[in-house]
Amino acid sequence: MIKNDTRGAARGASAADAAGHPADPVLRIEDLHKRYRGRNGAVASAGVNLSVNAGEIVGLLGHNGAGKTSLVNQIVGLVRPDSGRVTLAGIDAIAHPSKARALSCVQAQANVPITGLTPRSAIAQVGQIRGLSRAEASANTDALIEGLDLGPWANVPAQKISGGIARLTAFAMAVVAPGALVVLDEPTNDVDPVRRQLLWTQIRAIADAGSAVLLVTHNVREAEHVIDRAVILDHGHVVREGSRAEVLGDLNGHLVVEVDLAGEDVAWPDAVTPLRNSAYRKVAALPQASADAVIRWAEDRVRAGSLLRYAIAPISLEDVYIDVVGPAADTEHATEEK
Ligand SMILES: Nc1ncnc2c1ncn2[C@@H]1O[C@H](COP(=O)(O)OP(=O)(O)OP(=O)(O)O)[C@@H](O)[C@H]1O
Repeated sequence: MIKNDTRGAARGASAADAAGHPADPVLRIEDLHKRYRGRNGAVASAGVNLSVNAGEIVGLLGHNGAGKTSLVNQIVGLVRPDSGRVTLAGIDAIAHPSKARALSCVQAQANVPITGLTPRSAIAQVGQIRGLSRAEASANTDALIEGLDLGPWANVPAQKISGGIARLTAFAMAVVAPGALVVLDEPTNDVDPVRRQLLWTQIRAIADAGSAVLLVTHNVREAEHVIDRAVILDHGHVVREGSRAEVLGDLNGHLVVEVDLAGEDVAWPDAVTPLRNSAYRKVAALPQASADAVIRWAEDRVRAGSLLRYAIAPISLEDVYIDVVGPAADTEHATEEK
């Protein structure tokens, strides 16, 4: 259990009032615009609106270059927006970036080098830098080391730790003294599947203890079971936002069928909603009630040799995400003139 953090002020600002009405979110972003300088400067934020409440995990999803890291950098004052508002626990974060940084903690996309330290000493030192006593920093460090199964690596010099352990150490350094806002930019990168589950548990615990968590990730299939809301960013625009069920919309509760073509294209049966096609693979959504019919359709075509294989799985936010932003999203639009 993480002790003595900086979330109290924000909890006061964010908790429901006496009448039970939800109070202000910890993080509110309003009509944020950012275009990088230069002749073909990329548009990183094109009127972004977003909020994260205390106790909530919001997943920020989007293709490479969609503007996720730029958004994080604007929240914590590392990049100055062209216009718009960022309010963090009631404070104007653009006018007061150092206050915003004090209220938030960020795991950046790139790990901070900790050469010369061990994971344990690096995590504990950050805890003390962020205002914990030595005993509190040590207790929180122990809890994170245990929770993330970092024990075998805790006292190993940083030069000798693996990429995944370095990533988990960076996570622990970011959350050892959680702020009102916790921003995690790709925390699961390089982390093995078993420790990824431990990591998701830790992230949920941080939100349950009162932080607002903004989670940037490409790992949609795992994240969707942890996040409370998803925000899909595409070329600086929020293109979908809501709970998992809201983002899935009409496809909530559907299954997904994926087929590999043996050669020529094969027409889908009536029951399915096509999602995406390539020369050799097609994916479609189907209502659960049509599963038997679609399996029979697929079995027949595997026997006839027109399909190599098929698979049916529950629908994921990733399926909708790919449908919304396109399978081959690139940054072409990001360089459009204002
Ligand atoms: N410092 C910078 N100067 C100029 N352009 C930049 C800068 N940082 C990012 N960009 C551009 O801004 C756009 C958004 O980039 P950003 O890094 O925010 O995307 P992202 O969604 O985090 O991508 P990824 O998933 O690959 O990390 C891209 O077109 C990128 O090339």
